[in-house]
Amino acid sequence: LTCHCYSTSITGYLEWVLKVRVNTQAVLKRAQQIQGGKVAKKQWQAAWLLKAVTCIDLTTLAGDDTPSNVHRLCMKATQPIRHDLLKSMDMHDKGITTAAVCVYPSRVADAVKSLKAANSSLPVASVATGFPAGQTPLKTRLEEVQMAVEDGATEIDIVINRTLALTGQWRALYDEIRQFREACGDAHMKTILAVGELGTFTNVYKASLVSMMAGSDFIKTSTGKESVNATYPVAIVMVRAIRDYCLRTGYKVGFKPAGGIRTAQESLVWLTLMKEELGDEWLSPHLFRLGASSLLADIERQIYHYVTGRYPAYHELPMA
Ligand SMILES: O=C[C@H](O)COP(=O)(O)O
Repeated sequence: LTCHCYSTSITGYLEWVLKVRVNTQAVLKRAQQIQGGKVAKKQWQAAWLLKAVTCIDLTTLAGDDTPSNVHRLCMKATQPIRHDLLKSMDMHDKGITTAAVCVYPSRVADAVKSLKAANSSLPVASVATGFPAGQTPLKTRLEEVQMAVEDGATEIDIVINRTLALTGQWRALYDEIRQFREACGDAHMKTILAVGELGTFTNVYKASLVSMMAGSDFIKTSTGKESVNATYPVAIVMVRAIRDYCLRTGYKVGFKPAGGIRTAQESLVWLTLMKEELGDEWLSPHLFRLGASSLLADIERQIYHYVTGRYPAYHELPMA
């Protein structure tokens, strides 16, 4: 058995992965440096915030989602920043959109319909595989992926089986993710580790490598539904795994922090982390996404302030 992008025996590589131990103190120290360090200088911040916008998977994952709030989300994704603000920044003709919209499988058809009606080619991403817990039968999880793809999702955010990770069944986890990979077909697969439930940084590192070996296009921190979601220390572990995997295989895997990312300032820290840890290539939507339901509102607010010198009243950014 070989993994799709790494032409050596998966067993040998897996054995190496299982021996890895993460140095917790070193990870925490690096995360502190990133969090407390410098982000883009003031005069560049608005441009960086626009860059962050283009990397957002604009998300709604709520029990009360309806065709109309999904439609609203899609319209916001196609025009995330008010036209006059972009014009003031000379960015109105740059076609700025978010990277994708992200919804539950049952809402994919609604999102595809809304985007088609708006003449937009923005990708629709869907969470699947028993999101967020992943505790449904494998057959059901696979069918869910297929259904979302059939309805028009071109990106699938799967959740890993935490039971397999926590009981050290890494080979079984690999096999399961391979099946999701096949079910995705041509759709991009982002693999959610649910890091808040993995217990240790070593488990996060192992789960990252197993997910990449099984063919993930992205690894993603969290569902947004765990009590601990995207943190900088965990991100350091994951991006180092991406770097290690790239050095060994030449294959570039993307990174998606998600869950609890709400402020423009945080988005600047995430961009800085990517730039410093993986380089400029990981600053674009094909290798970096921010999974967030409410981040865009704060970014738009900060851009409004940059352009006008004051913060907007609520009604001035009506769709935020
Ligand atoms: O994948 C995206 C997350 O579910 C979004 O989480 P959030 O609602 O905390 O931004």
